[in-house]
Amino acid sequence: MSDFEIRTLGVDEHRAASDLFRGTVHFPPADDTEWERTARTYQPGGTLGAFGPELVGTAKAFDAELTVPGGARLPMAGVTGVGVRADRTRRGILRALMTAQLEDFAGRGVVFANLLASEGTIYGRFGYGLATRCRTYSVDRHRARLRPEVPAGGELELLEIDRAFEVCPGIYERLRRRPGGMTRPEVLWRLYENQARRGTQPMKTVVHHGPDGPDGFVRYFVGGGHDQPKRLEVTDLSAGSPAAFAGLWRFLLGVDLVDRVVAEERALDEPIELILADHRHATVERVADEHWIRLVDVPKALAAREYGHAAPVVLEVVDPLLPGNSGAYRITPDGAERTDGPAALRLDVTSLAMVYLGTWRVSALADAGRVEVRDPAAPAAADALFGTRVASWSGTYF
Ligand SMILES: CC(=O)SCCNC(=O)CCNC(=O)[C@H](O)C(C)(C)COP(=O)(O)OP(=O)(O)OC[C@H]1O[C@@H](n2cnc3c(N)ncnc32)[C@H](O)[C@@H]1OP(=O)(O)O
Repeated sequence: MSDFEIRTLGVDEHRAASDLFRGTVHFPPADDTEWERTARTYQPGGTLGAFGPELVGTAKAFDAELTVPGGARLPMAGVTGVGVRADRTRRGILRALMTAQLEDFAGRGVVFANLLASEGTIYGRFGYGLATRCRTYSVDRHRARLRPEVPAGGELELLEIDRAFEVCPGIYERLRRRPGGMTRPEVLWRLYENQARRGTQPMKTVVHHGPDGPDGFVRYFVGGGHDQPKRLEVTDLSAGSPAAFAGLWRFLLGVDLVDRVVAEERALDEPIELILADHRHATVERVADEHWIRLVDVPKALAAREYGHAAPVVLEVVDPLLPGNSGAYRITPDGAERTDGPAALRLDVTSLAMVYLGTWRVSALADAGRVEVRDPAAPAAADALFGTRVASWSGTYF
């Protein structure tokens, strides 16, 4: 029997959960000013606590929608603020929190759970798979030039912080998203506002106006000391068209007293090199994990996305934590459904999450021993079925 109890926290307990979580990631508790803003990043009823008997562990969640290949948007829960007090780790508290959270999601029709992981080895055991990746690149502002055929882009408008957080949520909501993209509920905009107001460097926002109104924005700040190179750090850039993307980059490359423009955690195939006269003026600083996803409702998730053209493949999915998901699914260019037929491939729900948005190829997972192959023709067919036209990417930090 465990010596702790898991329950949903009341709003009046959120500050204790925040202090606890901050302690686990080596941050001090929020002061009153910081807490006033942080409180708004908690969705009421969305945070679990583990008590033993006092609060010793917590996990936070908020509701949003995830875009899947083909454009359908399905209910997802964003999971964050997970921590267990250092003197109570490795006794199953995280497992109990994750299990309770997934049961709650499943019970109220959430199809996906998403998170950004602090370490690469924690969440696979709970069915989360690394589903999108990103790259941080920087551009030498003094040398980079846009190619002459790159669209000029529209009018640009520099906004101060209050106005930025009034207008950006509406613009973001209207833009088409890649697979892996998600809606940003109020709690996330409050998180970004909190980060912007807390920062020592002023956060700037520039909106791009296209032919039909605002269709993109970039949020950034400029860092670097007196004797150091000045880096303009792009923390959020959303563009609804190639012209908006080019227009925003034309602006960024024109900001005075900046040496490098650094774009954090962008889609792997974002075409920065293609709009520059010399692609070598853009340098990849790192490629990293972005979102881990958990298919909470496998039948709904598989049925919701579009597939490429290839021979049908039957997958056998194994999900020990949510066993209702286990079973065989026939994937065809027209959709996916449960079947009694024999499976050509067998994989766990974690590996399914890795291939669901097309980020990893089924055949690569098979080569690595993570997918069991019963029909040698199946991996190539599954690659074509699950592949996506553009790289899946969220672009939303939490
Ligand atoms: C989405 C986010 O919020 S990411 C932020 C996550 N939080 C942090 O990194 C803060 C610092 N770390 C912690 O608070 C804790 O160590 C946690 C939350 C990572 C783990 O909590 P614990 O209560 O110790 O985990 P628990 O005892 O339930 O372990 C469950 C399993 O995960 C494994 N595990 C737990 N932590 C880790 C870790 N850091 N690395 C690798 N494996 C781990 C355990 O060994 C156990 O394995 P098993 O299933 O084979 O038995």
